Amino acid sequence: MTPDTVPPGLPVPPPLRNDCFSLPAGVDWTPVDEALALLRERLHPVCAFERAPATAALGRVLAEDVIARRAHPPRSNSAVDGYGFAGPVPEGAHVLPLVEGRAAAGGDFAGAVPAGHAVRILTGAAVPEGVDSVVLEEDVSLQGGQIAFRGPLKAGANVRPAGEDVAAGAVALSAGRQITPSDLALLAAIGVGEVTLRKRLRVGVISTGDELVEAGTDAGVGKIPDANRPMLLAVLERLGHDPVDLGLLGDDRALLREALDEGAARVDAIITSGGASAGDEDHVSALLNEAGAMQQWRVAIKPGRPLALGLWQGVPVFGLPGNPVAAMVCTLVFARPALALLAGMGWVEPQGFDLPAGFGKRKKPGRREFQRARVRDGRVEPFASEGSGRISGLSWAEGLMELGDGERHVRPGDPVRFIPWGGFGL
Ligand SMILES: Nc1nc2c(c(=O)[nH]1)N[C@H]1C(S)=C(S)[C@@H](COP(=O)(O)OP(=O)(O)OC[C@H]3O[C@@H](n4cnc5c(N)ncnc54)[C@H](O)[C@@H]3O)O[C@H]1N2
Ligand code: MOO
Repeated sequence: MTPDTVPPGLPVPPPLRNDCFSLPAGVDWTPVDEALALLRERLHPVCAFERAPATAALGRVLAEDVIARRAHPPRSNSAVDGYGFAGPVPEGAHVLPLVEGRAAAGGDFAGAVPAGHAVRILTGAAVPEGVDSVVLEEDVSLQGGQIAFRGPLKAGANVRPAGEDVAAGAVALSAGRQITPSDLALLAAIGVGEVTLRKRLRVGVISTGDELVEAGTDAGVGKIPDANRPMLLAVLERLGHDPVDLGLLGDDRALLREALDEGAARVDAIITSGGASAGDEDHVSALLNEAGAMQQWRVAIKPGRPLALGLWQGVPVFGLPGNPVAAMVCTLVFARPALALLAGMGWVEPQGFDLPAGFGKRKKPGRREFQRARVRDGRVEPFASEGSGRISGLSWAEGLMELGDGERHVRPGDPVRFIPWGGFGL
């Protein structure tokens, strides 16, 4: 990791501990929740702080709470076009003389409105002194210099009090939040033009495998296009990180070592796919092992059993399985919350909901299953195949269906958990 240049006064996060990916001794298949709890406990933010204009903050992570510099709304104002006066008014007919002039948004009404009088007021205009209620213009008849309308009308009717949305000095957005388009409106409204952000987490992506060629090039016989790298780079972009393409490597340990060395100098975390299990050509796990800070995580999950996690020169490496569906599932289930922590967003949970199953299935106990799925007519439909090489199913799907660790006999109509892609931050 390159040392960040941090403006004076802003904190520099400490490095990760060498044992951050170690697993409890004697555990064979680690349940998903335990694996996640370990990551949550051991990882912490690694991205330094920087100041930036609020308008450039979309998708970025707040490093500090944002305090409202002004109230929203700053002054009590009218919610409608109508006539303002001092309320309340009781039931029955009312006739009020109008004062000269009007209150319009951006143009203050000079002076006070005397008791028993009304003033013409437009939506968004600050209510003049002596006014606390507004009657809608559609409910009024105008006769000469007077208005007539029927009560009752409560005091405060159609008036938006100062600070009813956000009080000046209140925490409007909390540290760790990833700025949304709506937040840009809020920041503008509360007078915040500059924010303290975390630098974007730089995440390198490497594909490994002798069978792979660059996407878009002629693969020829015996080769296949590298499908994981474009997918993973795009996922990282969507999650708000800074994706760094570290390339495609054959099953060559020396080259991979070089790429990890080079990558570790440029990025804050590395995601590899392929070579994660313990076979002859599984160089990612072999190398991380050699580095001494690696763990072969055997997580009780389908798909995505082999997962190699380690530190390479202090940089966390997520060695994902090569099968594209497993690579996607492991990225969303494990890498996403881990990267969010590193990026200063805090731990993130996938947001799903239970819907009736549109299918039947018997699931064996002992592992959590994620299947490509979509929702039609309010029911969850799984993809026709569970094969984790079936990339087309990822495109077909609109999210993942999650089946818990235990045994489960799902019958049509039973509730099942569906997590749309958006629930994973995509
Ligand atoms: N004896 C065992 N063999 C395997 C096991 C096992 O438990 N015992 N697990 C299987 C499972 S499950 C998976 S997943 C894979 C994971 O192995 P690796 O991480 O070492 O992945 P590879 O062998 O390199 O590749 C698996 C598969 O995916 C294709 N692949 C790899 N990278 C890409 C890419 N960038 N784009 C498209 N496709 C890719 C690769 O060609 C293979 O077909 O191990 C099983 N074996
Ligand atoms: O991780 Mo493998 O793809 O479970 O099938």
